[in-house]
Amino acid sequence: MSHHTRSPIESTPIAESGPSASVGEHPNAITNRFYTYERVQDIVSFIQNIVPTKPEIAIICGSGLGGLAELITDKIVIPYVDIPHFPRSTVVGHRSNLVFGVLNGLYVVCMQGRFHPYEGYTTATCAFPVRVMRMLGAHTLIVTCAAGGVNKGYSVGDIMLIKDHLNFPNLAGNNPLIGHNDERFGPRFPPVGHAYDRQYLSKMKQIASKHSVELREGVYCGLGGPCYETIAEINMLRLLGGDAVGMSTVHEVTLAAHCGFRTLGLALITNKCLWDYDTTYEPVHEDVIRISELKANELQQLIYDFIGSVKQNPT
Ligand SMILES: O=P(O)(O)O[C@@H]1C[C@H](O)[C@@H](CO)O1
Ligand SMILES: Nc1nc2[nH]cnc2c(=O)[nH]1
Repeated sequence: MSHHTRSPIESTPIAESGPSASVGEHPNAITNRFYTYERVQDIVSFIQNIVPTKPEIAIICGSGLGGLAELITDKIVIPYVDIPHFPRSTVVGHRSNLVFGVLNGLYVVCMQGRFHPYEGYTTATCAFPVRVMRMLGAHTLIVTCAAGGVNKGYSVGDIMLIKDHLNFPNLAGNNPLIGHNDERFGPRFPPVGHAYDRQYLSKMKQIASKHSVELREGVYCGLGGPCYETIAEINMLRLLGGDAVGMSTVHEVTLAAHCGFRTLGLALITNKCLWDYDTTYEPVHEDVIRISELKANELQQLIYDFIGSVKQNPT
């Protein structure tokens, strides 16, 4: 008879609450057991004690794009650090405030700084504020991000309307909805084929043409980061139909679709991607921030007008 020596994993005791809390549980399932409906509701009540108004529009600011919050009037700023169980953004170009107030006639809530999986957060943690903003009453989500241009026709400084996405972490089994599903948030098997609202896409195209801004419209590829892509990876993304690449957005939009948000996504092309082995250029975060700040006014004007047009014609 052979002697079986138990490996460290075999020797780890199963958590007292049973095998579902054991070492085998998916990190997103653990996150989702923490951010229960009741806990999200507590966070919402905490915020409502500070902010008397109900936001209609939720905004998530991408890298270097937090200046949008400066346009908000009658502002109430709540630092993430003051909100129970809220993560903090650790990335240059992202502040850590939830900003409430009025933007072009509508009450808004704006995330001035987001969370990324490469910071060490699960995709479920990165996206959970979307539920908070929905439960606060917002029906429309405007998500912005900085991205590399995969499409060879794109130039640095272009603004791309996100018409669809490739969610690579999801394709690899990392979806923020993994774990127990509370139907009060949304259905177990949510469709995401129309995650980016078609009417909002046309609304934004009309606004852009009034300002003579030539918008791109394309597919955003969400990757885990923090590395920028290899040449082979960029060529693969292009082959798969990707137009821009980034490290955020897709898990947020997944939760937004799940809880019934109408979403508009805007990606600012902050850098070219590596296309061939003779290129010496490499993307750097400082350039991403610089281009975002340079183009912020244009993007802000579009968002400002979009909100005005939602006010005039909510459908
Ligand atoms: O938060 P976003 O997606 O705008 O930021 C992008 C992705 C990384 O955080 C960073 C890389 O430069 O920019
Ligand atoms: N993954 C990725 N994220 C970005 N964010 C801004 N630019 C880029 C890029 O080129 N690649």
